[in-house]
Amino acid sequence: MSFLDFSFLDLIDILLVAFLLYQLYRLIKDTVAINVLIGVAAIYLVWKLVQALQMELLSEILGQFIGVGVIALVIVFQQEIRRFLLMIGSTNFTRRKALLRFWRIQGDDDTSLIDYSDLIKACGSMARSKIGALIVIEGDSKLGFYASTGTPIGAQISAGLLESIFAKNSPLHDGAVIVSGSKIVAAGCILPLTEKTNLPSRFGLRHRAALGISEKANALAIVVSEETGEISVVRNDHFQNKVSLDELKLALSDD
Ligand SMILES: Nc1ncnc2c1ncn2[C@@H]1O[C@H](COP(=O)(O)OP(=O)(O)OP(=O)(O)O)[C@@H](O)[C@H]1O
Repeated sequence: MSFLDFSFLDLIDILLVAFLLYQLYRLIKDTVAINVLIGVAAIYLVWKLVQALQMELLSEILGQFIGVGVIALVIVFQQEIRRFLLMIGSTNFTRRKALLRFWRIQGDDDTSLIDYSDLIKACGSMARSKIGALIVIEGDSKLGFYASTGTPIGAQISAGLLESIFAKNSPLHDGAVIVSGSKIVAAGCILPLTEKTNLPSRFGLRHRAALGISEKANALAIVVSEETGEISVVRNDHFQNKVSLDELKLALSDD
């Protein structure tokens, strides 16, 4: 095929590959996986170079390595592939919801109709008294697995209940509360920790768990810091720090 055969479809092909590569880079840029990817790319380039230089032995060895490399990559990048597929599956989540809301064909679990005022009130009160808390609001990916690591609650959201769960001497204060719709599903849940290496040092396990769940599932995590009393909201892998109660309300209504 000559250069002149370059068609509109080829352009789309290139743009799609560029987009997918960019999304892949965004997913792994702050994790150790980026170093693995650089390593793999380096081996691939060396292989192509030794092939061009007709260095038979080295080219054969690297060729064999690259041959099984795909399987090795799937194993090494298991987490990232999962996140990538999750992201593709839910990229249009917010827009889809807005559309459904517009046409009013959403079911009972329309989070825009849920009254989160008690949850916001509890966050405000815990922030003022510097009580650490981690609350995860379920999005369109179910959090049943993570809820099963804690103690089932199954009660309507109430400020008093949330505050007593996170009270320092409560047996359930360690771990996360998982909320689905207008219900507190479970407390004391163990969440996956992010593997990101570039987080500020003041972010300990609570913040790492909030980021971890937002990487693995379409969920919104709210952190009240025990150290500073600050509220953070984490969604789609992104931290919003020092959130006011009004901003929290806005984040919850977007969800
Ligand atoms: N994997 C996890 N899943 C859910 N909660 C966790 C997890 N690991 C730790 N936590 C919670 O985080 C608490 C420890 O928080 P840590 O002080 O390390 O966090 P932090 O991010 O510095 O927050 P703070 O600003 O509140 O101190 C634990 O008591 C526990 O409740």
